[in-house]
Amino acid sequence: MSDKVYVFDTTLRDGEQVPGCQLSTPEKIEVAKELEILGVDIIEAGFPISSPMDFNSVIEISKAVSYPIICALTRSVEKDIDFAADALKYAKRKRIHTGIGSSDYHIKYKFKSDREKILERAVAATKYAKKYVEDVEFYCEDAGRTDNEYLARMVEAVIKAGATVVNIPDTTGYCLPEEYGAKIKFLKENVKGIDNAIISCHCHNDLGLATANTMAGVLNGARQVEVTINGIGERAGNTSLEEVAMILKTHKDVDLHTNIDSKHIYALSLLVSKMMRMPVQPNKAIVGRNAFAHSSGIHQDGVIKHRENYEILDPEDVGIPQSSIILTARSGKAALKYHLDRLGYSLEEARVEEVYDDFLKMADAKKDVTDDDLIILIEGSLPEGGIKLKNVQIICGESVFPSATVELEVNKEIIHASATGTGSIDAAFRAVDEILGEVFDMDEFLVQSMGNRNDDGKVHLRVKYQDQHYMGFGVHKDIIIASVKAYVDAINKITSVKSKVLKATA
Ligand SMILES: CC(=O)SCCNC(=O)CCNC(=O)[C@H](O)C(C)(C)COP(=O)(O)OP(=O)(O)OC[C@H]1O[C@@H](n2cnc3c(N)ncnc32)[C@H](O)[C@@H]1OP(=O)(O)O
Ligand SMILES: CC(C)C(=O)C(=O)O
Repeated sequence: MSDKVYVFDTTLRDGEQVPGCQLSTPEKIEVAKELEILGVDIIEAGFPISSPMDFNSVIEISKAVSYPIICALTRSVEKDIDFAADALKYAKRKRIHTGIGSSDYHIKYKFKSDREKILERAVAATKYAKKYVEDVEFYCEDAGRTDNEYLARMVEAVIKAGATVVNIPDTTGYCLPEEYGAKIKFLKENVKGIDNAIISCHCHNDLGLATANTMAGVLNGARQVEVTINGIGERAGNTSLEEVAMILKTHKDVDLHTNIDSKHIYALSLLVSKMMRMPVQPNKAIVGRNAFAHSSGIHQDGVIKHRENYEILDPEDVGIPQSSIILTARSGKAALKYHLDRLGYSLEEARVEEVYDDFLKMADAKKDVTDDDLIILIEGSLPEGGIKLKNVQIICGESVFPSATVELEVNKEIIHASATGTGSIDAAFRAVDEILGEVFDMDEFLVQSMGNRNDDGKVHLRVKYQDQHYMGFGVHKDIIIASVKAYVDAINKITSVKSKVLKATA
């Protein structure tokens, strides 16, 4: 039977240390409940001594979830451990995670101490935590830069003192995968009693090697991975949960498994990104906007013929409905035909050739080609029903209700409506909904500056309509106008597709 790799999620502790990512207790509870549904084995819920709110969050998360072990972090300091034990009092399954720096950098410059004294503190902290809980994890901070002989002594000593899990963090993200894997192998082969504990990998991404190092650890005998959603965490971040989970799921040759129900990955990635105000880079593995988007002709042709020509993962396995074929000047006729078919146009080969030439000129000029653009290419203009943004007026400020008046041209008729909202953008979207008599469900919204403060703002959003996703883009010096343009762009795609499909099936 394949071995289980325990997933220890530290989004709410290491992830939450990132500036701007702090969450309120109710927000942490919401994430914790979703982590439970995802199937993580351990949730590191906080560092209870650090602040009253962190202490309280560990208490409330302990009450809110049942299956995962709730873990609280401490230094090798008795008071920290007292606080952690107190915060864990309601947890159905609990763990204290204590530890100390083991590298000579930390011993000499952080603690101004020596190796023997630090070893004594490590053992004392483990024994002290053991008075409160059976399950004690010990971290050897900066193990990545710790001499292996000394690390092995520390690991052996804390296991003897009762540690059930030994964490070997590459705190500074320094190790190469071979080096980190060899470190875990060294501990497996040289520590007496190592089989009485689980070895855990906690790798940082300073050199972009966090996932590779974690996998090297696992392949050399570690059975717990410390990860975060979207790889968020101190500095360049931690190992990302979705990457390790999907590596283990995809590589059938590696006889290991996790308890992760991968279909929930994408929804949780969106939730964490939104709540922690940390946009996911578009090319991020598994959950980035482009992770399943194909934009060059040879790849698009290959995917259209057989998805697995260019995809090693099925997007549905991570909760993404489908991969996408993006039309650009690098697209070929296969991609163009694919979209024309989808829009209900079945054209003769000669006509496709003709449209393709015009398409390329348009793609060179516009960079990406939308459904509306294709319809214009075929029909010369947008069908009746196209919506144009004519005007937006906003009232906002400290002590006023954010409100917006929007004017749209719908079926050649000018219509305007006003609405209030939680902010100016929400108010403007509501005014659009008011005019169109329909509320569109938006599940992604990203505002980016194209440069400095007087450059254009770019908005990318995604609207869900009848189980299909429609992207909207808008660019303007004013981000509110850019947002409304993007919203109208997405709605126009919905209405274009709707009218084309109706025409095709009539
Ligand atoms: C690797 C990790 O630990 S990742 C977790 C990092 N997370 C955090 O630091 C967030 C929570 N931290 C905090 O809220 C605060 O730093 C506290 C409450 C822990 C400590 O606050 P303060 O008492 O004001 O100490 P301060 O933050 O200035 O300095 C840290 C102290 O802890 C000591 N320390 C650091 N790590 C450890 C450890 N693992 N075990 C024992 N002592 C430690 C440092 O040597 C320093 O003590 P010193 O001033 O006597 O040398
Ligand atoms: C507390 C430990 C596990 C840590 O976060 C690190 O070493 O990076």
